Amino acid sequence: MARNNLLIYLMRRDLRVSDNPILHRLATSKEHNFTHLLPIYVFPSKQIEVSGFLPDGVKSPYPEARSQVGNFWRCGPHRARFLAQSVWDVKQSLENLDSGLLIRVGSFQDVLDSTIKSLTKSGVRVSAVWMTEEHSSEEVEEQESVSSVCSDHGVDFRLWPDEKYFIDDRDTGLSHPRDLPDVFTTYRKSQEPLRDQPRSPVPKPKMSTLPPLLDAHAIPSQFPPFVAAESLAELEARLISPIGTMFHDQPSFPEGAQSAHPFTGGETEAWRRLEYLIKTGAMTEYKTTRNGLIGPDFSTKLSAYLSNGSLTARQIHQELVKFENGTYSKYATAAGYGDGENKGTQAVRFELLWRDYMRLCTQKFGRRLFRLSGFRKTSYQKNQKIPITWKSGNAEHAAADQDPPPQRISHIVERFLQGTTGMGLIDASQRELFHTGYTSNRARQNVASFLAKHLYIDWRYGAEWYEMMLVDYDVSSNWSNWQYVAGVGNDPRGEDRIFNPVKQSYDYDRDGDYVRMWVPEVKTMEKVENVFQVCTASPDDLERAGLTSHVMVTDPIKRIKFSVDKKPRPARKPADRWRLRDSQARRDRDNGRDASSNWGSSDGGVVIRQSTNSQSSDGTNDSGRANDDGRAPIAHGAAGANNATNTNVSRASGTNGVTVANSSSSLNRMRRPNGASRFNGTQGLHTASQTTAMGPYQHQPFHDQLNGMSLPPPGFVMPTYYPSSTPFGHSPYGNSQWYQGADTYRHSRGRGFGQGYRGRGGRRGGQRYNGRNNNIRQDHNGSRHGGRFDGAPFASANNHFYQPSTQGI
Ligand SMILES: Cc1cc2nc3c(=O)[nH]c(=O)nc-3n(C[C@H](O)[C@H](O)[C@H](O)COP(=O)(O)OP(=O)(O)OC[C@H]3O[C@@H](n4cnc5c(N)ncnc54)[C@H](O)[C@@H]3O)c2cc1C
Repeated sequence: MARNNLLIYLMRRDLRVSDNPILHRLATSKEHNFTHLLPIYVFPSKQIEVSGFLPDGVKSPYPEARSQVGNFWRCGPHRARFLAQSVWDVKQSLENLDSGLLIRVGSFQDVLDSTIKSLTKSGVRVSAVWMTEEHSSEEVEEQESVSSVCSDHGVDFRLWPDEKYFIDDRDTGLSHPRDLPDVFTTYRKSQEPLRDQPRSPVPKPKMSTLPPLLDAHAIPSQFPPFVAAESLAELEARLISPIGTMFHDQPSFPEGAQSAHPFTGGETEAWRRLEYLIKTGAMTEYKTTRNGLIGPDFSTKLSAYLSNGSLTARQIHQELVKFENGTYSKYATAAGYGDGENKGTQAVRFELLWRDYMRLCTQKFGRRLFRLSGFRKTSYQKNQKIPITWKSGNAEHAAADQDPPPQRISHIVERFLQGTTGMGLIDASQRELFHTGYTSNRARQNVASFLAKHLYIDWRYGAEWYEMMLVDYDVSSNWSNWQYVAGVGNDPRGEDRIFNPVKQSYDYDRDGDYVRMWVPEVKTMEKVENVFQVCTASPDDLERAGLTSHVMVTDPIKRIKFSVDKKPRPARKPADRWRLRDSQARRDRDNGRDASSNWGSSDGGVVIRQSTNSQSSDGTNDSGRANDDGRAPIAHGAAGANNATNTNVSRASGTNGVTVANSSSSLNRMRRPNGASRFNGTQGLHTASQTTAMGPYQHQPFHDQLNGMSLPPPGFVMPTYYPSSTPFGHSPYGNSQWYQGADTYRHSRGRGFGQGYRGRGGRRGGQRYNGRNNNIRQDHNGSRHGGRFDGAPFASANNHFYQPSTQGI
């Protein structure tokens, strides 16, 4: 080979060919003088177990890639697979550009050293090594080791700025990372308007514009004793094979459960996903759906692509801008095309800024990211100025008088990881994570809070477990979020923010569909409170479910006293939803008298009744007769049936201590001869459901008029729902709930619809199906979740057609 100038590009979390500044520079500038390019990806032995690349019987020169506190594998099977796919995808993309990618395992230092030596032997002159800069401590060490190998060999070394921020860290106005505000909101305000800030992505190199790859014979092989994988399947297998089983009693994938993250890694898939989200309107709906728990489309699921650098935040921004500005015909069919920034796209930007903020925290706090006491110096127990003594399962780290002792904590941690605590939401999330590598942000918050703030256990067990299990693991996002929730990070409310997983279940998984899906043991439980905490079930119910001697019942890790009708008022936001506008109404309500007050902005007030005064809890008495002006009752009751009737407007009965609200008599012809509507107290906004007749499943929609929200626009026609081909199981009823949001109509769960989860009394349709591709609309409560309908005819790939009804409002 003729004398040459080779550039080695060590790829890390920049696994893409578009918006890749290094490739862009190489493709567009000739000043670099490189005659050849050799891209290399290294699976670093410290962060991912590489012993699967050894021939049988050969011992690895590296220690196992295990975590420090819990001794877990650093990278579990889901992420290993996703990462392998991402690496393979960029390899193919580079090959399509007449280049290529070497895939190697080992430490950066060893890979680079052996590569340079081998190339030098073949007469190839390595003139420089480039890589993208990362700020987390291990990655900084990698950079330092690469730099030192380069200087040993007299090779130039250059670190390129990491351009994966939404707002580039050079544009934030911060002169030093230490100037980053400790409160996110302060930072956000300093960057607004967010839409104006991001830099433009750089284009993908054109064909044959990159310096050519070396001749095949000059390409160094994987240094021994490791062997290289020849195919994606082999790569995945070699990465996953050493991991083995994680629990003695490895749970099997629950029948009928659905992964929220059924995606393949890589830049190609990242783009498919991004375009899909925009084209289907999922981005536009993001703000209302993001707290969902079931199905792929309640949030973007772009995190894993962002973590590997298959996609950049500014690329997402740019696509949103094209949609908002109406400049890309591919998105033209999506609602909101050309209408500027909307609440959904704005909310996505907001989350991307959170991601930036976590990354900037890594720059600011360095190794403190991994410290038990976090970014703060001390963390306290709630309302007490007593520093938390974190409990450990390791006798060496535990306080001498730790109660319970380390052995018991170790057992508790195992049950927490395995998802057998007896706390439904926590267990469901942990099992979902175990089976799929993903769990929602809502669930993550609860899981982290449970470990740190209910159990006071060293939160790093959880963070390390997430590192292993999450398909989207990102060092900054993971550790900063764990700190945040554990109360040792940058949450200004610190120790005072505690998620009550039972209340959160009522708020976000009202019928327990999510818990039932992932914790099949409780699937047949009738009462949702038992689904959320199985230890609350009666002996008879436990017996029926075969759970009498299940560890979740005999030894629940935590019991939380909670009753749906006596839910504590949340510290924040009640006013948004429950505010009784006039003080007399408030007094009346507090006194348990009929309290008529305007809940809405204009005509549809409600009457709120307290159970003590207005009804019995045995389900036999009617109560809550509303005023004749069309204001309807809400009956709050103790557990037991409520029966709230408004002769003019509605009649309702329930079995769950709660009930019914309606706001505008003209809208409501609701009858509920049986079944309960749930009313999520302080968090839930309202509930409405209705019996439908057999046959065409005509819905008589129920409307709530909510505080600060407007009625449907004039002329809006309510859709009617009726099945297409799929039978509705054996429930003769379909019901649905309608929420009127600020300007959209959201449809929530309906029994009898959808794929359905088996529950008592028939199929439980916990989800919505929207549009062409089975987008699942999340069960929701309150005004914040749910699918969006614009009243336009609109077909679902599953069971329904949504069509304008002839029923006007
Ligand atoms: C304890 C805990 C651990 C977490 N660990 C990780 C992690 O390892 N990797 C990771 O990417 N996210 C992590 N998150 C943040 C968040 O849960 C995920 O980013 C989100 O659930 C990913 O799903 P999505 O892409 O559908 O998010 P979306 O809701 O669609 O959000 C869009 C994007 O914004 C970013 N984002 C959203 N929320 C956050 C957040 N709170 N912090 C930082 N970025 C955010 C993500 O890149 C995400 O892809 C963690 C959160 C908690 C509470």
